[in-house]
Amino acid sequence: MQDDLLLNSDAFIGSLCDEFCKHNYIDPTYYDKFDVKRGLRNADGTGVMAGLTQIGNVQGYVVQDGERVPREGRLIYRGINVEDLIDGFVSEKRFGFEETAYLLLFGALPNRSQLEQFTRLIAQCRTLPASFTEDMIIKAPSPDVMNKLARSVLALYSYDPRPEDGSLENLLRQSLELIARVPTIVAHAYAVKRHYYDNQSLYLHRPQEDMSSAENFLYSVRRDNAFTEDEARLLDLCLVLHAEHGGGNNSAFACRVLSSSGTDTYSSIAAAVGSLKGPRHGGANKKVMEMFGCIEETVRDWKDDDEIKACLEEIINGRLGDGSGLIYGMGHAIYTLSDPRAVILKRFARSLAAKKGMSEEFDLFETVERLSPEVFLSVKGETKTMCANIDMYSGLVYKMMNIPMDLYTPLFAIARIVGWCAHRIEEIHNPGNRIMRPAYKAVAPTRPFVPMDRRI
Ligand SMILES: CC(=O)SCCNC(=O)CCNC(=O)[C@H](O)C(C)(C)COP(=O)(O)OP(=O)(O)OC[C@H]1O[C@@H](n2cnc3c(N)ncnc32)[C@H](O)[C@@H]1OP(=O)(O)O
Ligand SMILES: O=C([O-])CC(=O)C(=O)O
Repeated sequence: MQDDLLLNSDAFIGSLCDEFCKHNYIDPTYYDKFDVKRGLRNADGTGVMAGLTQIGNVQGYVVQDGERVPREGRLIYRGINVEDLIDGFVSEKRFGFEETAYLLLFGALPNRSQLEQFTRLIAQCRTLPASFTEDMIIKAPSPDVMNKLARSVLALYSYDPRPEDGSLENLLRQSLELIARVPTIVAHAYAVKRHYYDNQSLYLHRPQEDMSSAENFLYSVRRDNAFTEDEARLLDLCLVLHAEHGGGNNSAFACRVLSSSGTDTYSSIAAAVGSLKGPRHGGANKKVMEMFGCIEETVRDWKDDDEIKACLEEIINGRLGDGSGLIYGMGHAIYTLSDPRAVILKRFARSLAAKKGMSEEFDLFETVERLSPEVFLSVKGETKTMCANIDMYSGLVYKMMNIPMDLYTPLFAIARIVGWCAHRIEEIHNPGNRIMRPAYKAVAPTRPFVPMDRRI
């Protein structure tokens, strides 16, 4: 890189930043003045209604007399409570992810033969197009698996004979291929990341047709292909819990926004991957573990509430952790008293921790969950019913399963690809939908053009 490149000059970049700051301040009082729905949220905190969906339903409060009244959270896939769905396939001793994918995509539970055929189809589609790994993953590695995944999804466009065909048949074909291939891309992107960025040996395993999605993933990312039945069942449950979350979550909405423009499947899904990567969305599962790394180093006595509260205060004040001021894993746009997914994952985390001798770490997570609302209130002065979200305990569960941190958010994507595909199809094959085009209030004063020789 050239040293004299202007872009490398701190002074020049500093002067551009000053120029930007001089002209780009927007008075925060304008949001109220012009009734702007910040974050597409109404004044009472409920989301702006942007569409209709039959896919997922997220319930976290009831509105009474114009106020949000907190309640225990419920997550419903195609009318079926996720807890009932899980109880059903667990008690019938089946893997549940393929069945969930079928339900979310088509709108009904599959019968035995439909499930068998669908599972076989997904397993058959796992192999990537010829030379894809060599040309698209190995040749342009990335230190971040989500970044590589987004780029690989976009690259699949070139390998698709009908990338722009928006017919239902074609969208379903593309969806099934993506659901099957995303885990293979993630496994290969991770192997390549380890090789090029962590100086490890490169191993690439071929996807297995006789395995469930959860088993195949564990087989694919482990050097020796080894996994236990319990691990595969737990990962399967995690995939089911992450598969869908309504049309308004940031990544599904991103997918729907792009789909509403009429663009292709790969552009829409790559946008959703980019959204999920964000630390306030799916990227929070990795951030939670980094934050706990910091809490574990800072707090000497993990049983001392006062010491933990002081540490959380430092985090909210942006003086500890990544400086964002966020306690990752806490808070949700819809859930208030509880996120049902976090409740389930916490149960598994507790029993796994007891088996693995990690109960002390689990207890620290639970204490942070308990103390966060109190600390939030004392620092921000806001009473807010705040609960742990799905990202609070998922990383801990993965850690106890020896799944590396690089794969936490990609695992979210491997599951959520199902929801994204279902929302894309619903967005396109629904006669009521229009291109999404909200408004922005322009607040810059108008001014005349100044000729060059009169500018200061
Ligand atoms: C899969 C998922 O996406 S689950 C969410 C994963 N994300 C996280 O865990 C990150 C931490 N949590 C958050 O950032 C938020 O709670 C979100 C993004 C999940 C929800 O955001 P919102 O719906 O905007 O929350 P809400 O409207 O209640 O926030 C109000 C205020 O509380 C703050 N706040 C909310 N959650 C937190 C938190 N965990 N830590 C610190 N401050 C928080 C917001 O920054 C905002 O502050 P401001 O008014 O000074 O800007
Ligand atoms: O619904 C949201 O805003 C975020 C979330 O929990 C998810 O997408 O799983």
